[in-house]
Amino acid sequence: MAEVDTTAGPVLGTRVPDDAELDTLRSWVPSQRWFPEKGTDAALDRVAVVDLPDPLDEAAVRVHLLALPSGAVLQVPTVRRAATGEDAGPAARPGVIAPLPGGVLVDGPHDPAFVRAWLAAAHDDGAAPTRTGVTKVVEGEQSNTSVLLPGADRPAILKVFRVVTLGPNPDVEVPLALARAGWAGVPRPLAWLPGGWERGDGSAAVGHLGVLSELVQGARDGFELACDHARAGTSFGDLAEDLGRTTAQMHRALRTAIPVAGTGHAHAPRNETERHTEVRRVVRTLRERAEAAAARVPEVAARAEAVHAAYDRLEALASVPPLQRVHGDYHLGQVLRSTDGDGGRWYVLDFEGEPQASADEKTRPDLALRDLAGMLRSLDYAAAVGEARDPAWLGDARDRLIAGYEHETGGAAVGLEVLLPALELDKALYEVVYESGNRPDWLPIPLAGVDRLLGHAR
Ligand SMILES: Nc1ncnc2c1ncn2[C@@H]1O[C@H](COP(=O)(O)OP(=O)(O)O)[C@@H](O)[C@H]1O
Ligand SMILES: O=P(O)(O)O[C@H]1O[C@H](CO)[C@@H](O[C@H]2O[C@H](CO)[C@@H](O)[C@H](O)[C@H]2O)[C@H](O)[C@H]1O
Repeated sequence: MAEVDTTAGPVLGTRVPDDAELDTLRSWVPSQRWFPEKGTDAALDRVAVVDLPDPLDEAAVRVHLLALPSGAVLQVPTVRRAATGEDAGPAARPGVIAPLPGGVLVDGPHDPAFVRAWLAAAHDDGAAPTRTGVTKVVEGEQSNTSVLLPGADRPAILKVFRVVTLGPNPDVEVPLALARAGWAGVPRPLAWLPGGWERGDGSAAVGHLGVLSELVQGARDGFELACDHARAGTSFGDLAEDLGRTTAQMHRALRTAIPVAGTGHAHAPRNETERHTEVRRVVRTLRERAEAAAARVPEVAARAEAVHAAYDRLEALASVPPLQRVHGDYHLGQVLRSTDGDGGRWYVLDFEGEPQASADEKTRPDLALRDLAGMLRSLDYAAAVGEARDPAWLGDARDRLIAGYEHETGGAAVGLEVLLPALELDKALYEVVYESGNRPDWLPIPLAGVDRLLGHAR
């Protein structure tokens, strides 16, 4: 995909005997927001430690790679530094994991020594900053940990992947490919850090540890922005329409930047048998995902029959649009609205796909309309969380999103009537599973969406 191999030249980890630092991390890691297997009694096995030299030689910077029983590899950067007066009181420096004799152990992203050591070790496109300036960890609900570098000579944000994906991470490769293809709707990756280690069976593993991207100045999170409009009762229509256009542009840029193997002429007519096979494959995937959701959540199981009945309508489709590379976990929290300098526009983030999806699912060609369906669901969340009083708020935002998408595709978007509601239902079922595991208080939001979509489908 990328013109250069971004996993080449990794920083190498070595096996290190268990020590007191590992004991400390074993009790600290499971309580962190980004810990992916909450509620489990996780036995963490350290597979490697990468030492990152601090250019100022002020502190010891290490990256611990810790394997979970599931095989997932977690990244925990730490900084050991001598204690200063700042570390003495109870309001110690942010991110302190534990005191050490004569010093402190700090969660790497909270310490400038980690950021400068990371930058010194990373590979870049010739546009990376050389000075970090003041650094600050992004607060809030994140699966990863991001650090702002607003005062760097090129303002940037560093995303530290907490779960290290084996092989190239789509969140490095996809934005890089899109930016190199000339699409300006994605913050440009400026530098990336591949890491390598040896598995238990002696084979070599490699994965990206993080990516530094251009900072979108004065950006607002799309979900917060939409909730604010819902709460105030002000129309989100113009912004939704622009988001629909941006979404169609993203799909066009993905087709150019990451063509799907074997479909170089994806828009060429396929014969009838091939078209039927594709339709059946799409419907089978939807049914399998619904079954998996029903097996995990009783509220989905109770609706399984109605869900399958809704999917029955798809069996009669003559064709589905060609599959292509998609975003995969597209929602309002994955888009930023800039307010400074460029007149206000949308930027798309986070091309990692759904957190629970397998590596194969994350990169598999899919229906572009799946992303549009994700954004429709997200408008529903914004209306619910922002407590929009007028039901027309949501209807307007939905219509304008679709109108912007259709307009940008020149009317070439196929499947809006039958396929799009089915994909929205699929996403709402995914959300029911997601909320039941992460935010049970929010479960009524996607459940109401499922019921509405089932009502429409009957
Ligand atoms: N290029 C950027 N410019 C400005 N802010 C950003 C940028 N990338 C991410 N952010 C901020 O960091 C937050 C987390 O980023 P995201 O990629 O969604 O991380 P995660 O994978 O942990 O959810 C976003 O909600 C946004 O507020
Ligand atoms: O951003 P992530 O890749 O971690 O995505 C996961 O978490 C999201 C929540 O943070 C979740 O999104 C759901 O809630 C959003 C509001 O918080 C809403 O805008 C989305 O439409 C809804 O799906 C996402 O599904 C999950 O994969």
